[in-house]
Amino acid sequence: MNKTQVLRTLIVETPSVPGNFAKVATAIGNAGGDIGDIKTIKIGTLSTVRDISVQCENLACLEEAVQAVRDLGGGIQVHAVSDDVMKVHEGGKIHMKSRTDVRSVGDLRRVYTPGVADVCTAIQEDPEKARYFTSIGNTVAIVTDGTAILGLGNIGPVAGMPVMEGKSVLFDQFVGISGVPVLLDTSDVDQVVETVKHIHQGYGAILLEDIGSPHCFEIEERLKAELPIPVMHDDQHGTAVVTLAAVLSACKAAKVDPEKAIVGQIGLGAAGLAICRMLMAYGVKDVYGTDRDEEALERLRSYEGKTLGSLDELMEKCDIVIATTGVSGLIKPEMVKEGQIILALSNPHPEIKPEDALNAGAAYAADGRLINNVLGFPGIFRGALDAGAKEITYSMLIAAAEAIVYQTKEGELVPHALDPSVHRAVSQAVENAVSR
Ligand SMILES: NC(=O)C1=CN([C@@H]2O[C@H](COP(=O)(O)OP(=O)(O)OC[C@H]3O[C@@H](n4cnc5c(N)ncnc54)[C@H](O)[C@@H]3O)[C@@H](O)[C@H]2O)C=CC1
Ligand SMILES: CC(=O)C(=O)O
Ligand SMILES: [Mg+2]
Repeated sequence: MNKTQVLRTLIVETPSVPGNFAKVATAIGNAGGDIGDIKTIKIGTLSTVRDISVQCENLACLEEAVQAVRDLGGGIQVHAVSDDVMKVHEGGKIHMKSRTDVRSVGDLRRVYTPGVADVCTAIQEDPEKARYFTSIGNTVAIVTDGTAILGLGNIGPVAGMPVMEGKSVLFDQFVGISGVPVLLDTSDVDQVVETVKHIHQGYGAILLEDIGSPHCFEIEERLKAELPIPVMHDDQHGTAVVTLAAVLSACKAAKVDPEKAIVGQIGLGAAGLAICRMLMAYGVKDVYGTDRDEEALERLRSYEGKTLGSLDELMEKCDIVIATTGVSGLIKPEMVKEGQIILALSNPHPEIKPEDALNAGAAYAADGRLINNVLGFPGIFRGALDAGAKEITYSMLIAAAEAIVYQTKEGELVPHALDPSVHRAVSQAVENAVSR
């Protein structure tokens, strides 16, 4: 989140009279606050207390929203304003826990010495046994050099750690994988490749995260070629899978044959280039890309992709527009064409807010909160690990995208990431694609 955007929880007490909460919501909305989760903490005969999560553009807007609620009077009170985002990060979001209790001497001898030595010997004799007798097969290294943390840029791996911990939380809660952040203090391709090669034995797979372009391309290609376990750069392929799914659902809703859709990609870095390649591999014939960097354009052309010289030209030509530039507000409402589909995927701030794109005439619009690689990477890695796959292939990725489309309700672009059936469906589709 950049410094100009704030997310807070207001603890609000209202007299238990119907309509009071509506007054609070209206006051917050009129001040420019966007309400998220609402949790009822206490319902009494006299009053009700709720935690109301509110997102504002800046602190001044938040203060205005709080004051607007206070000004309602009639017994409505704001008890506190808490910063839940910072609070949830105190002490970090992850913790390695044991899966077995040590309560007796017998436990101690089984879990540790001398018993453990028998397992070591068994693995020494047959290294394949490590898959069954250690956590390696269920553990994924989340590797970053901190050079493209969300759209925040090169802020370094330590500042990027909260993102890596976030991925680890999602791995654990959605598909039961242990995700271990690995922070690299080098971006040199040879050093990154060598380092990951030297540590890979402790992991069942490698997820590369927020490694900037263009060095991310060579790092991934070399690691894929040189390691016997699955390697995937999530910003490239996880994002491409979810975007393909959203494009397919959008085409279904608009009754357009995906192969005939005219799709434009703004930003041809890690995410953008992979999105173009994935759409082209799926059979979409008219995929156009644009970027401010000539080398990025050349890279797309090297994959037989078509490029356009400017953002205006792309906005004018394309029915479906996808943006992954990291530049907040890059797409102006006046550039949006009637009926266009706009996927502005940059985090933490999109190139255009969905509501602004819709007001400007877009038929569908979504941002990176909804169209997010969280819909893909947990199930992709679960499926790959369960199948004992040695790599993640295009057919596994396309199977994942099709599973996401299948899970999408009519009229929506993608399912919700909190729906557990999505991750189950993706992992099964990926596992089946390995065994096909
Ligand atoms: N919603 C999602 O699941 C995901 C969203 N993203 C978001 O996409 C953004 C980019 O991420 P990456 O591809 O990893 O970064 P990157 O740094 O590899 O790529 C960004 C590309 O955008 C281009 N660019 C920047 N400003 C531009 C402009 N004004 N006009 C045209 N091109 C411009 C750059 O030259 C570069 O090629 C980030 O904000 C990130 O949060 C990335 C991955 C997943
Ligand atoms: C979601 C994600 O991976 C990104 O914004 O970089
Ligand atoms: Mg990322």
